[in-house]
Amino acid sequence: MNRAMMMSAAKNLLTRYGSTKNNIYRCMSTGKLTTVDVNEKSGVAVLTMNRLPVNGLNLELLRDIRNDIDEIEGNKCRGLILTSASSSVFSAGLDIMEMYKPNQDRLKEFWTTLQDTWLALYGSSVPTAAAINGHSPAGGCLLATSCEYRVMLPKFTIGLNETKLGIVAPKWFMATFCNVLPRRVAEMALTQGKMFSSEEALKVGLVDELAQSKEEAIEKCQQFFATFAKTNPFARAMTKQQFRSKDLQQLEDEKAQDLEAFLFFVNQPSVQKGLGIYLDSLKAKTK
Ligand SMILES: CCCCCCCCCC/C=C\CC(=O)SCCNC(=O)CCNC(=O)[C@H](O)C(C)(C)COP(=O)(O)OP(=O)(O)OC[C@H]1O[C@@H](n2cnc3c(N)ncnc32)[C@H](O)[C@@H]1OP(=O)(O)O
Repeated sequence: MNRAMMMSAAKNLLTRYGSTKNNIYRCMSTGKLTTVDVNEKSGVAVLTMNRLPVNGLNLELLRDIRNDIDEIEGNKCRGLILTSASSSVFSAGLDIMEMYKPNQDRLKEFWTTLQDTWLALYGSSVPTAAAINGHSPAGGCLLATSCEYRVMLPKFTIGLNETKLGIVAPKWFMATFCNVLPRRVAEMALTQGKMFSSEEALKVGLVDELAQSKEEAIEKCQQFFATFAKTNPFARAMTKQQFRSKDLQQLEDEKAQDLEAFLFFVNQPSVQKGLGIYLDSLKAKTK
């Protein structure tokens, strides 16, 4: 983060926290594929992804998540908990249909919106946590690891499985993973495309706690936010943003090249073939 960005972030934070210490605001859901519910007492917003069956991250869902994050930030919420309306899938990651035989304009819009959603979530000044109430592969894992804290239900899986699909996780996916896991564990898992069970994820630190139900997971996320009760929100947010600034700045600087690399990669005939085979294998499972 350069000096100008830092000053602007500081100004936003001062505006937000300067005069509103004791007020609680109600956030409203902006999208059709998400809902946002705010606990009026705690001021914590629960952002629920609701694109069933698997919360595949298509352009519209990403837009809704992005707009919700902006609204939660703007409405001075005290925390953001990301979760899913499904009882078995947090998010299946990027909707492969967005990348398979794509319309090129939409493909650009899709990737740019993913970049912006990540910048907003990873760099959010509001405390963030994920209540992971289902499987969370690839892009689903990216969303969860972009948050500051993770509580997961047992018997699901989470990880960046891109190498198993014949694709390469972009640098910022890897940076997000490395912000959570020890470097050695992250490199092994990334190269293997490893999906961790909930129990394994807890052991390596990919998630912070397990919970037996979604309600308990949300409660544990709220308890995490309570650990900031005696901190200054401005100092907290600036510390988080400075801690993450290298990763954020790198994508800000390389956004155009990252988009170009994505478009080039996705449009390779061999990648299209691989995506088609993978989609068929997913569909065959349900027959
Ligand atoms: C040098 C640098 C260059 C940079 C290049 C960049 C390259 C791109 C990088 C892209 C990065 C990230 C990639 C992703 O996020 S790709 C998505 C990866 N996701 C997965 O592999 C998960 C696949 N899904 C599953 O494993 C399972 O669905 C599940 C999540 C475990 C849930 O299982 P389930 O039994 O509950 O549901 P299931 O019957 O499998 O699915 C129901 C229907 O949903 C369809 N579906 C599932 N996942 C996806 C998906 N990700 N995209 C699209 N569609 C999906 C599935 O086919 C079923 O459909 P239908 O009902 O049969 O029609």
